[in-house]
Amino acid sequence: MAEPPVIIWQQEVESVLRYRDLVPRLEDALGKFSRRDRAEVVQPVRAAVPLQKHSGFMGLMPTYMENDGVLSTKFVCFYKREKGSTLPAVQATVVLLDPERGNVKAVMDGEVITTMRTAAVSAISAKLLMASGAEVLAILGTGTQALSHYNIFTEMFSFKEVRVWSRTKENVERFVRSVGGGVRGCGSAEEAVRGADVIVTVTGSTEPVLHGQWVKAGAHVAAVGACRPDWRELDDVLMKSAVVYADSREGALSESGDVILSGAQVFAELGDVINGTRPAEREKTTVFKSLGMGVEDAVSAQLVFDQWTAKQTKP
Ligand SMILES: NC(=O)C1=CN([C@@H]2O[C@H](COP(=O)(O)OP(=O)(O)OC[C@H]3O[C@@H](n4cnc5c(N)ncnc54)[C@H](O)[C@@H]3O)[C@@H](O)[C@H]2O)C=CC1
Ligand SMILES: O=C(O)C1=NCCCC1
Repeated sequence: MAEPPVIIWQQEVESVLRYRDLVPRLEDALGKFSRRDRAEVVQPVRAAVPLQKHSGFMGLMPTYMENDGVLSTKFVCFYKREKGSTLPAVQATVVLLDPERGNVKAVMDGEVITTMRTAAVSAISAKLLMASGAEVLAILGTGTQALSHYNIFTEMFSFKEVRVWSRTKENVERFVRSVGGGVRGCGSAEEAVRGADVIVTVTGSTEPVLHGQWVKAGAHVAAVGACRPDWRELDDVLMKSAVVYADSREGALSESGDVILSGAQVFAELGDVINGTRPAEREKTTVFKSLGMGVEDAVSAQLVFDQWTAKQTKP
């Protein structure tokens, strides 16, 4: 009989997961995904079950990495929240299984994993696609993802200026306080992004919050919100003038309103750039459309499991 699963909850995930370990694993996973070799990664497009009464979705994200012996699935519920709602926008759990026997090895909190791996993949997009000498970072949104993006972007890069915008002045002020100052709070999205070299959109908006006419030529945009086919964060002007990258081409074509409704072409996946099969158009305006992938959760969960197990066996 198999051992019962271990439960690894939020504080423990937080205590073992570090960006410096996560980033190389994610780069490797993105490259493997884009090779479309079924011995490396099997990852169908996320199944999304509508939770109509609650304006949300439950996403199921199964992944198998045969060569690496990793089998997992994430359950993620995400919601369109009304202004002033105190309910969370995203809740997630990751289940890690033994691929040979099929038993569950671990059930772990998926919120920290989702928060950190999403920000880490955006940072990888910036590393690959932003112009050299980028100085100004703008973040639209001030929630969970805004903070994780702030943390990794300032850890990995040396921006001279960081700007942030949100719908309310209170949210902007709270965010600026939470990171200990050093960030310029802006009164409008336009003020935040004019002249910025890198722009991160991490809002719950379903309408464009970023307009192409504000975006400096050659800027890099990491677009993280709007993960349904009829939701938008970016307008048509930006989508049609930029070189568009995605984590998954199939994911973007079935889930991204910014891609589907603008009719923009997906030029490449991040993994293609990592594999050297498609170019990084650093000198052009680039958009990385992030939808989130099961393979990112799989390698993150395996990393958490390995670190957590090593911690248990230490004297
Ligand atoms: N691509 C991916 O892998 C992932 C994407 N997401 C998405 O990223 C987005 C942010 O997620 P969290 O930070 O966890 O949510 P959150 O609720 O913590 O923060 C959302 C932010 O967006 C702002 N916002 C909401 N509606 C807006 C509107 N209409 N216009 C302008 N701003 C608005 C809120 O005031 C808040 O600052 C969500 O759309 C979420 O679904 C989340 C996790 C992973
Ligand atoms: O990949 C994920 O996890 C999510 N993607 C889009 C919506 C929220 C969670």
